[in-house]
Amino acid sequence: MAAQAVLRSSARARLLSGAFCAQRGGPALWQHHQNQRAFSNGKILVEMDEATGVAVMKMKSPPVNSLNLDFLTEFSISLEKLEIDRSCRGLILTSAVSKIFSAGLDITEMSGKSNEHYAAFWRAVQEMWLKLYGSNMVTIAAINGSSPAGGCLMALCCDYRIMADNPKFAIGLNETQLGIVAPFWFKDTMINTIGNRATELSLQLGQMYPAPEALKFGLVDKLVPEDKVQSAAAAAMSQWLSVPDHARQLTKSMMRKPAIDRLVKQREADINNFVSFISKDSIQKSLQIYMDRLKQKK
Ligand SMILES: CCCCCCCCC/C=C/C(=O)SCCNC(=O)CCNC(=O)[C@H](O)C(C)(C)COP(=O)(O)OP(=O)(O)OC[C@H]1O[C@@H](n2cnc3c(N)ncnc32)[C@H](O)[C@@H]1OP(=O)(O)O
Repeated sequence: MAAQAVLRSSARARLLSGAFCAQRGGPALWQHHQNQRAFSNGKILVEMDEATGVAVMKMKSPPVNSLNLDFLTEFSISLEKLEIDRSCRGLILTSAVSKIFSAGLDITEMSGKSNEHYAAFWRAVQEMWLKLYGSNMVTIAAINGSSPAGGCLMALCCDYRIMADNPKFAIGLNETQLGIVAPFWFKDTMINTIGNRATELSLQLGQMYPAPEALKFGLVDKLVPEDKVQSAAAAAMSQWLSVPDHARQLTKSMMRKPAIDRLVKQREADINNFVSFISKDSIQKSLQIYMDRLKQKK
C-alpha cells in the first residue's frame, strides 16, 4: 500500500513538474509557426492548427508504437495539455510509424518485472484510458496500420474511427491469444462500440479483424484508401465540430460516464488484480511463448 502511494505520488509529481519531459531535453513547450503550433515529447508529436482548433497527435515510437510506461506517461501528459487548452476542440490520433497504428501494451513491461513495476505500469494504462475515453474534445482515430489489443483500445476510446482500407491491417482485442484476459473496462469499451454479442465473440476468440471485416463488425466506422486516412479524418472532424460543444460533450459524458465511474470506483482493486494475475508463473510462461512466436515468424 505504502509502495503504491509512493508510486502514485511520484507519477503525479512527474506529470505536474514536467520533469519527465525535461529528461528528454526540456519540457515540451509549444513551438509556433504561422498558424500552427507543435510540441513533441520524444515518442509523441502534437501539431495543432490554430485556425480550426484541431490537434493531430502522432505516435512515433518505432518499431511498433508499443505502449510502455514512458510512452503512456507522455501520452497522458500530452492529452492533459490539450484538454486544458480551451482553443483545442478536436484531436486526431494517428501513427507516424509506417503500417502500424499501435501494437498495444508493451509485452516486455508485463514480463519479468517487479510487482511495483507492474502496478505503476497498470496505473499508467488506466490513466491513458480514463483521459482518452473521458476526453471533452472530439476524438477521431485515423488508423493507418495494424492495431491489436491496447492499440485497438485506444481507437475504441475515440468518438469515430477511420481505417486504411488494407486487409493486411487488422484490429481487435486479441488478449486471449496471448493467454491473458482483457479487463472489464476494455470489455466495456468494446461493448459500448459493437454490442454485447459481437464483443463476446471477439473477446473469447481473441479475434483480429482485417480492415474490411472490422468495418462490417462496426469496430471501425469508415474505410478509406491508405493515402486518404488523414484527409478523411480532417473532414469528419469538421462535421463533428459543427455540433455545439456543450451539447455534444454532455451527450458523450452521458454515454460514457457509467463505464468510467466503474473503473474509478475500483482502480486500486483493478491494479491489485492485474498484479496478482500477471505475476503468476503460468501467465508469464504464456507471454514468453507468445513473444518467442512473434520473433520466430521473421
Ligand atoms: C483478470 C484481468 C487482469 C488483467 C490481465 C492483463 C490484461 C492485459 C491487457 C493487454 C493488452 C495488450 O495490449 S497485450 C499486447 C498485444 N499485442 C500484440 O499481440 C501485438 C503483437 N505484435 C504483432 O502482432 C506484430 O508485431 C505487429 C504489431 C502486427 C507488427 O508486425 P511486424 O511484422 O511489422 O513487426 P514485428 O517484426 O512482429 O515486430 C517488430 C518488433 O516489435 C516487437 N513487438 C511487437 N509487438 C510488441 C508488443 N506488443 N510488445 C513488445 N514488443 C512487441 C517484436 O517482437 C519485434 O521485436 P524484435 O524481434 O526485437 O525486432
